[in-house]
Amino acid sequence: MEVECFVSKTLELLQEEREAEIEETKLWQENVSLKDLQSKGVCLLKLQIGSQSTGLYGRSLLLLEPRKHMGVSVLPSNNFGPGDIVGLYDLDGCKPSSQLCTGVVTRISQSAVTVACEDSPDGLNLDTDALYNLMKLANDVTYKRMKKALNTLNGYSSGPASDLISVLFGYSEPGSISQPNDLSFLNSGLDESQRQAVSFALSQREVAVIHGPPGTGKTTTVVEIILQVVKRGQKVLCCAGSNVAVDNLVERLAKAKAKVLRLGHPARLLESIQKHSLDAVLAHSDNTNIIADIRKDIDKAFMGMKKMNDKRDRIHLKREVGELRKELRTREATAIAEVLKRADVVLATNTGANDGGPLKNLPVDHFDWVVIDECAQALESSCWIALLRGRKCILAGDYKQLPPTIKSHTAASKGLSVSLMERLILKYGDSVVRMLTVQYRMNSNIMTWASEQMYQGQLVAHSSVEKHLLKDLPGVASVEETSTPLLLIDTAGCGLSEMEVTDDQSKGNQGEVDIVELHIKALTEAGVKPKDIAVIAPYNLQVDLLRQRLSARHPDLEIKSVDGFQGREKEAVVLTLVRSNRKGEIGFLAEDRRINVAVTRARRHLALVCDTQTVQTHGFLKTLIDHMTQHGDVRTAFEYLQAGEEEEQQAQEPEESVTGPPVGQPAADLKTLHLERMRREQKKREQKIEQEKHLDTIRTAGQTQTAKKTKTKKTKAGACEIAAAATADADFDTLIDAVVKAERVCSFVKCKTLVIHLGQLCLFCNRQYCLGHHIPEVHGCGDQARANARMRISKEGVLYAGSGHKDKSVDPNKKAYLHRKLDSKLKDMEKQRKTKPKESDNN
Ligand SMILES: Nc1ncnc2c1ncn2[C@@H]1O[C@H](COP(=O)(O)OP(=O)(O)OP(=O)(O)O)[C@@H](O)[C@H]1O
Ligand SMILES: [Zn+2]
Ligand SMILES: [Zn+2]
Repeated sequence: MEVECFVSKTLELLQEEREAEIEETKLWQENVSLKDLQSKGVCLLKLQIGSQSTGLYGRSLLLLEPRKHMGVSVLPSNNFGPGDIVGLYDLDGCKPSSQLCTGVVTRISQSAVTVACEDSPDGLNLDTDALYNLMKLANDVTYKRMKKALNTLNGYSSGPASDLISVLFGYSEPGSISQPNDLSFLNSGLDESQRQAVSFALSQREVAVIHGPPGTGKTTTVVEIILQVVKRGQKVLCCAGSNVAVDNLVERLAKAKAKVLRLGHPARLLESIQKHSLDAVLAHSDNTNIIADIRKDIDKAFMGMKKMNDKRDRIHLKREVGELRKELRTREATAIAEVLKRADVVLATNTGANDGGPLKNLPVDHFDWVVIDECAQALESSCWIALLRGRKCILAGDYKQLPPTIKSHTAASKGLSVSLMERLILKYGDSVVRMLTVQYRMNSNIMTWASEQMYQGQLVAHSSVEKHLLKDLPGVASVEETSTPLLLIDTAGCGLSEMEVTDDQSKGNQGEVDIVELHIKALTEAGVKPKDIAVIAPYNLQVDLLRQRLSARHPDLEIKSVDGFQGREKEAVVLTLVRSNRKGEIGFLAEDRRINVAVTRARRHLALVCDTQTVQTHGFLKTLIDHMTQHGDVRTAFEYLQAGEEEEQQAQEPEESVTGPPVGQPAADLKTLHLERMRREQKKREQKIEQEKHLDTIRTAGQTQTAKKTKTKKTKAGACEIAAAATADADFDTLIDAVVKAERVCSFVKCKTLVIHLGQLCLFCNRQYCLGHHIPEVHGCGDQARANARMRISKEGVLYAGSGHKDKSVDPNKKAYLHRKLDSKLKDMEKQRKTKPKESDNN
């Protein structure tokens, strides 16, 4: 009953999803001009037929190129990829009526696209001089394969997968088999959680789920499991949803000397693993020469047929081609079966494991294990294509990351998006799952939030990454931005509202784009390479806006939606949440897993640009804001906008004015006013603090710990450290230090401003200051700041020497000028100070 229910419900939902997809394509076809379709990347117009040949399985391969005589021989940028289903149309357009045939893209380069025609091309009379349009079609093949698998599942009576099906649908409980205790691991570097996952997987009778949170070495673990299985002489079918994930596994398994075979169009595979592809291996098999000869004969007959005028001759040749094709197919089948049987591990995408492809040449019970990686990102139906071939299965993935993309909202809400992994965990709980808990990616400050919110606080950062920061990377200078793992740039109250657009799916925020730009500038100026930075936005419109702004200057900077980064990592992640409105509407930011994925891509640095007022209305996002506020640096976007304006003004000044006297500038005036106000306020506070301190000293007198101990402490001081510091008397600075660290107030003498929300860390003394005191010159780090500025100037001088076009904003002269100006403006302030804070011994 369970199976029948599942199958009928899923078939229905798949149909709904398929219709949603077709609807979208139809809308495009009817309402969007061909030119627009081409600029969307889903259409290639006016192509010529470069050549026609016979590929594997006797399919006709068409090579299509841009018109040569126009002098253009490069295809426009497009979204075509190997495996895409496409339609070939005559020049009337891309309407169903003008469709000539459908096919699969097998190869795409800058200058040509190759299509393997699905329909028999014999009847096609393609003209080598004519022009054709090519259009991507909603992928029917995947649906057909999933439907077929579901129907097979429904009618499954006996076969290798009987026990597995029974367990996965709850007819029987999962079992285990005893394993020798002396399991010897092939990879001696596995951590304890990985070892446990491996032994667990080997001892499960039908099913084991490996839950691998971000960066925990899921692939490392899966590879060890497969190698152990192979060592026991068993055969494995290994699948994943994406070609990239499959290739990754092929690479790792091949490195470990496993006999692997990769199914799929070779064009789709990474260069380095093409040698493991079925086609490459076949090319070296004994049958190759005969097969090649037959193919040549077919091509020859085919060419001849075109030139022939006599109808009878044509019919005769056509029959001959048919015979040759049949011969070719049987030869190929034998060769393929041989090659497949020799492999220990056969790898394919989930849908590539269908039994219409090469696997049809194997007996149904050939495989012992089916391993599915990235299982939480796949439709359960697509998993069943491979699962029907196994006795046991291992499912690896992370169901706390994004589920499969589904176009139909109703289908998703009715359960199509629930992955097999998730379903099993709901059914059997932890008894079928082992979670990997040591993560090798994130600085622990980045990790802790995800761990607590998504993984029951079970993640541990490996010592190799626990404390790593951007400044530890070679060539990266130690500045504020590269020394903090978490930076929250809060746009609340800064008037950076999201754009008013009617479309709910696309949201943009120019203000946040500005901030991101400034932060990217700071990071790259400090030496962080653009290729090590990810800019992530949840909305496509924002992604476009960011690309327009940043891609020309930083071609290596990856700017993508959250979904585009799943499975990846970067040293630094800059995340803009976009939403900023009075109503506190956050739309699909409310998908917790999306935020989890975005945050956990970061290795050393996460910068979050958002309007905390808007996004905090969502409980989950609030936990992130709270975490970053508590464990990271917080700035207000106001600082950036002001600084940006100033720099712009500096840049606009004529070169000569560098030496001239500073003329009155609004921004500078603002700053002076601001500082003056801070000074007045400080006076009031000074009196108040003086009293409090007096009280404090009386209260804590009599304690015995020495102050020195506290002085060298790096961690946040608690109440007793304040006490300890106080008793030892004299050391006024130590006392201030302790108070400051405990209460998170500004470190400037006698300033009591809270810095939890608007603090700035001084890089030179490593203390947190309020906005009135964060400038090094104000609180006593002036000398060091000047030295650092000189260092940066000389560095940038080298960097930009002779390059022809200087980036105005980093002009060293102007930087120096700004510093000089600050120096003079702040001289008074410096005199004001009574005690100079102790300079920290670190850094
Ligand atoms: N036991 C280990 N000791 C040291 N490093 C490890 C260990 N396991 C995994 N790693 C490292 O962690 C990183 C991620 O590992 P791996 O490639 O296996 O995971 P993945 O499956 O690709 O990623 P994820 O864990 O995010 O799913 C790699 O750099 C790998 O070298
Ligand atoms: Zn300082
Ligand atoms: Zn202050």
